[in-house]
Parts: sequence; C-alpha cells; structure tokens
Amino acid sequence: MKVSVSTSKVNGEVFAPPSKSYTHRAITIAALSDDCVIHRPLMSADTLASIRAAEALGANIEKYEDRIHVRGVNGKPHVPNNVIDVANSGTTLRFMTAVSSLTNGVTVLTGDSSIRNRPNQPLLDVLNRLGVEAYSTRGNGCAPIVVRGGLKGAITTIDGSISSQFISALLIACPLTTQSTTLSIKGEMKSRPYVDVTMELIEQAGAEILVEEGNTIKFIIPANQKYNLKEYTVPGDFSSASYLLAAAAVTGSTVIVKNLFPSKQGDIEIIDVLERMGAKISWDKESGVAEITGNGLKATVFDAGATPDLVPTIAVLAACAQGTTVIENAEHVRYKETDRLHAMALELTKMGISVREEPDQLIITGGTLRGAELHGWHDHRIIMALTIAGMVAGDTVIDTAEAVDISFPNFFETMKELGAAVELI
Ligand SMILES: O=C(O)C1=C[C@@H](OP(=O)(O)O)[C@@H](O)[C@H](O)C1
Ligand SMILES: C=C(OP(=O)(O)O)C(=O)O
Repeated sequence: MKVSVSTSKVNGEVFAPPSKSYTHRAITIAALSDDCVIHRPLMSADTLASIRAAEALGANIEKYEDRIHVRGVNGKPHVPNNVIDVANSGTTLRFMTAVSSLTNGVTVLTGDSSIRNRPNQPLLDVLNRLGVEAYSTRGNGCAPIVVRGGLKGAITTIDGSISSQFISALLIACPLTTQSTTLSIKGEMKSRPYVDVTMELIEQAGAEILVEEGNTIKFIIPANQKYNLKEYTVPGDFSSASYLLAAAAVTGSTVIVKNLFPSKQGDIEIIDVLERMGAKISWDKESGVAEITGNGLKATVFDAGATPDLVPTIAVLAACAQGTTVIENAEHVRYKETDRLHAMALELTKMGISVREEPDQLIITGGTLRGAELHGWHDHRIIMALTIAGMVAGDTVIDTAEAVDISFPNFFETMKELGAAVELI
C-alpha cells in the first residue's frame, strides 16, 4: 500500500497511543504471573505478536475493548505445540527466546524476513552459559532460533552495544530460575531507558533485582522469585508522539498531544530536542498534555545512544532546520526493522537534502524539501517520519505504508483528523 502526502499543516488535539514497549513487558510478565488485567494496552501488529507468543507458551489471554485479561503460567511456561512466529517484532523475539528457556522442552522461534536478519548472538551465548541450549538454525545468530529449556543461572557478562533487549529479556527470565545470576554489561549499555522500563515492570510484579552502577553495570538477580502482576495501566508512547509533535514543528502549526505522562521512556527526550531546535513547546506533567507550535527550527547535535527510535523523527526535523545537525552514537540504529541510518540518508537525499552517512552518524544539512517517490522500507518509523517530511515537501508518495500497523495502526487517520493531507492509494 502507498500513501500520498501533500503540503499541509496540522491543528487540533490528539491522544498519544499506548506505549509499545510497556505493553510488551506487561504482556510478558503478566503471562509469567497468575492472573492480571492490563488496561489500555497498545493493540498493534507487534504487541499482538507478543500476545500470540504468550499464548503459545501457555497463557490464556482474553481481549476486550480497552483491556486484556491474562491468566498466566506462574513462572512455568509450557512447551509450545508449534513454532512461535514473532512476525516483525524484535522485542517479542528476544523476550520470548529467554522465556522459552524456562520450559522443559524445545521451542522454535522465527519471524518475517526483517526479523530473520537481526542479530541475537549475544543473547544466545549468555543463555548457553546459563544452562540452556540455544542456537540459530543457520548459525548466524539470526532467527529461526531453537531453545532447549533448562535455564539455571550463573555469573556472566554480555555486550551492551547492539541491543538492550537482550538484557531486558534476561532480566525478565532469570528471577524465575533455580540459581542466582549476576549479569555484567560490557561496554556502553545502549538504549538504557528500555532496561529501566523493564526494571519498573519487574518491580511492579513483586520481584527484585539489584543494580550496581559503576564502570561496569552489574545486575544481581536472586533466583526462585515469583511474578505477581495483578493489574497494570499502560502509559502513552513518546516514540509515537514524536511524529505528532514533529508535524507541528516542521509545518509551523500547533498541536496538543494528550496522554503524555512522565515515565521511564527515554523518548521523552523529544520534548527537550524540539525546544532546543526552536519549537515553542510546553509539557504539563500533571495533566499529561504537551502543546507545541512550530516556529522555525535550528540545527542541533543529537546523541542517539539512549533513544534510537527517535532517529527517523530527528532526521526529518534536521532536514527542515537551519544549519547542520549531527545525529551521533547511532550505530545500533542500523539493527532495527531496517538499517535506519542508511534508509533515512537515501530517502532524504531523494527529497533534495544533503545527508552524510558515517558508521555511527548522520550529518544532515537543512534545506528545501522537494516531493519525491519514496521507499518506506517496510519500517513503521521510516514511513511515519517521511510522512511528516512529505507534509512540508508536498507531492510525495511513500510505499509499504501498511507497516505503520507495527506500532501506530491508526496513524494516518490520526494525521488526517489533525488536518494532514494524506491519502492511502
Ligand atoms: O526494549 C524495547 O522495548 C525496545 C528497545 C529498543 O531496541 P534496542 O534495545 O535493540 O536498541 C528499541 O529500538 C525498540 O523499539 C524497543
Ligand atoms: C525496533 C523497534 O521495535 P522492535 O525492536 O521490537 O522490532 C521499533 O519499534 O522501532
């Protein structure tokens, strides 16, 4: 499916959708608990993959209008009666690979072509050191992955530079083992805020993990714990909200975004970035309301280490800003649904913007965006960011637009309600 985007502004009020990352964690930990109601979950292609995987591992999940009721497995997942297909969800793949380690049999996990090209070897190596037999069928660290349960526990280390999801996955599974685990992080722990989100849910479920901060970050995980998540309400998603806020910033218009309350999400940083680039933005943390008016943008330097998902949004802001923006510390952004540094460099270049791509950087000089036929790379964040660029450039068509279902199924409807000239074709 394609989306056609014409020059347009936005105006009005909108609710941010529920957080995808919090929803994945709530589903996974509820499935390992006894009985839990999750209010206002994000129901998108990725979180439905986590629901299916949790059911395959023995949870019983009933979906209602604005909540899901999860009857969990009390820390003892079942051996699935079929292969677990995570579709396009990296979070589901990593989390359920670790959860599968708690079964007393063999689980096979696969996904779509994007998933079957994303790295998992650091997670597989640690699981093998913790008593599990875990391997990639093609021996390249990518799915399909085979996991023979037997998770015990040990003192071990993991590289933090590729994905925080490996760490979150181990933090979720290891409290339920028979032997304690100490997990030390080698190098920079990229995407650290997502691990903080994981810790928040683990603690809400009544388990405890000690974190030793220092040159080497250490997670000390006592064994023989239980999860007892009974009820949870998912907060709004700042990554999804970034497109709504950026639309106002680049078109010189005004938008109010609700359901944006403080949380451990790293992508809250979009508020500060927009302010430092020159937008007029306020965020009332009590009411959860952010209001933004675009007022011309100026270049900035953005360290993507903690907030990889903001990179497509920031790249479009940079394309519309005066001066040259440097997006740095971003190598891990190459390991998402697609190589997002390369994808944004190619697509913004098609729109007449000067972009220099380095191994862990994008250097973008703002200019006059021109309409173009763009590739969405089957990547929801690429498509949503380029839609915002198209509202400035006009005469833009983006393919693979259906991929917004991954995290923001009603994105185009929401944008249309705000006045954006977007048409699915
Ligand atoms: O744990 C999570 O919910 C996520 C972690 C991040 O991935 P990495 O930790 O691989 O950077 C992020 O890109 C992804 O959208 C969601
Ligand atoms: C990379 C993302 O998610 P996942 O890793 O779960 O595929 C994302 O939402 O941008």
